[in-house]
Amino acid sequence: LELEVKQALIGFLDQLSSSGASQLDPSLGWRVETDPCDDRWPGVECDKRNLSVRKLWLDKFNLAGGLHAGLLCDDASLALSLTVLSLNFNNVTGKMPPEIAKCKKLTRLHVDHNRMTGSLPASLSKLSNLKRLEVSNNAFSGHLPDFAEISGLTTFLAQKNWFTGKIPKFEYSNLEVFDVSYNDLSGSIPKESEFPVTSYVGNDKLCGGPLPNKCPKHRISTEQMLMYSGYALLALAVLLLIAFKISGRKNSNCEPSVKKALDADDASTTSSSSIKLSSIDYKPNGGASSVAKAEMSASVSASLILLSSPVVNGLSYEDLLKAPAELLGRGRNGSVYKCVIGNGNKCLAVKRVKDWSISSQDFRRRMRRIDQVRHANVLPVVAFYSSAQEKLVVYEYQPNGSLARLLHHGTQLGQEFGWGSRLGVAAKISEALAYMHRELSKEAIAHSNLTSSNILFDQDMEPCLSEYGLMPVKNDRNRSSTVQPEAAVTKDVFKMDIYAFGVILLELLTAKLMERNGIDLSRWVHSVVREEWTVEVFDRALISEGASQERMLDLLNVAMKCVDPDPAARPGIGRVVAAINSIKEDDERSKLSLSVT
Ligand SMILES: Nc1ncnc2c1ncn2[C@@H]1O[C@H](COP(=O)(O)OP(=O)(O)OP(=O)(O)O)[C@@H](O)[C@H]1O
Repeated sequence: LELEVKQALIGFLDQLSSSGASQLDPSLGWRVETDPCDDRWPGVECDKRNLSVRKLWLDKFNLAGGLHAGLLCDDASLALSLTVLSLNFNNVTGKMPPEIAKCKKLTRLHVDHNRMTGSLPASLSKLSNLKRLEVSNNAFSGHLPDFAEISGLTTFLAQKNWFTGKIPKFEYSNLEVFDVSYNDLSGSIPKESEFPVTSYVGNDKLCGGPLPNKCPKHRISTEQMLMYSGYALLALAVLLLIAFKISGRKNSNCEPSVKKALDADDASTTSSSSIKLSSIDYKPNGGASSVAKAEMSASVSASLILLSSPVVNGLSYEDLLKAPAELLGRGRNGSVYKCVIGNGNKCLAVKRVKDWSISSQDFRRRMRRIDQVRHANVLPVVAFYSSAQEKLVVYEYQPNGSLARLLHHGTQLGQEFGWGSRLGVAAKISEALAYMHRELSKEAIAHSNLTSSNILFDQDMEPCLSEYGLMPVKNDRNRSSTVQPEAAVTKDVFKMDIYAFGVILLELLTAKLMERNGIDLSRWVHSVVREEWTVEVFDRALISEGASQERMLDLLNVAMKCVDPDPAARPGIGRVVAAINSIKEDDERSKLSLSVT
């Protein structure tokens, strides 16, 4: 790398270490005579060709100086290459400098557990690529800046500081984790924010939302009173109309999930364990239905091919188009709609696969072949439709959400997901995958888009693999589902599934969100294990539950083998199943011996 870049990095670290360069731990090995990428400076991650510095992971580096972001971000090439600056668990002091905003490409900025002070600079809101901002456990104060322009922000952690003023604006649509607890914030909790009470506690002047203290009502003038009563009458009329329409429907099987969803919304202040996860998947959205229909009807008419399930007896393509639909989500290979058919009796999930240049004939052949291979933990396709422009695949709607939801939002909904259940999911899914791999080995049909959002829970909370074989597999980064490190691109579609399954195991063990590309979680785990802080990777809930660390380590070992960058070094699915089952047996045996003694 260029000398300026090295000097900028060393200067930055120099300021971060308490007393200047002379005190820098020489074992850190950031020296100008060496190269940060080729010589792998600790904490530095470069791009795959070692041409630029992408990430600085400086957690627990015992840093006790100031964060002089200008030293980093004034360097033009670092400003354009740096995506992660992580300084968690140090003793960094001083303010967050406004120059940090010059590192425009940052997706993660972490300064959790430090001793930083002052207010956050307004320029932070210009970091438009930010996905994760962690400023928690410091002594920051003042008003929080406005984050509404950072549309991709998924995690905002600012708990345990001295922030004052109102909760600022956020773009809530992508925000998944939010915590401003234990500050000195005031005012009302914005209506759009739907986080649990734990995200806000410890702010005595905060009111509304899930908090027990309601916000004081404003006094209203007679004019406003008249206006509001007009609105109230209008709302009443609309409600009556809706109630009238609903009462016209008979025997709706889908209604309970909607009702539960609404109940769950109402009950978000309580930690009721009866809330099903369907509630967070369901988003009442009137507008979505017309979008869905418009999108789905873009195809030319051809017939819907029904498979052997009684669920879709007699269903036609037109019925499907007419059915009320709601967008459940958009993924890498298309969108999924929830459709209600048969007078509200049945709920289907319709996947509209995008950009798949497979011929209609091959698509049909593939769907029929997949249909011939049934496993209790694989969600069968109940119908499909194929024209030159459109490919739709229909499944039964699964009311209990996905593994991703359970892992990342389960606690918020009072859902327990302990070690035994996690091992159970790992065992069942690995067995289902092994069965499918074996049966479809000749045709080389792998899942090819295995993610925790494609593992769904049925009525009985049994996990099932969804969307098996739906993803067009291509050996390039953007299209491959289980995107792996570049070095790992493989022609063996089954080895791609093993990698993806390894990431799922890591998610089960850490309860951490996998980045959409699946790289970050495995890299993070690798780096923690390398530093011998292995136990730190485990989900705290598992530790506090008293799950056996030995068996968690065994499972971690299996996961690490699955995510090996070299596809040839990854185990076959048979070995994975055997290893997981043996861990499960050990676990059950030890429980048994505990209950006997
Ligand atoms: N049969 C189903 N029943 C209930 N929810 C479903 C069903 N199939 C998919 N979903 C949900 O619909 C949403 C969108 O699914 P989709 O597969 O398009 O995207 P994804 O799984 O988030 O991403 P990816 O493209 O990586 O698969 C997800 O939340 C998924 O869990």
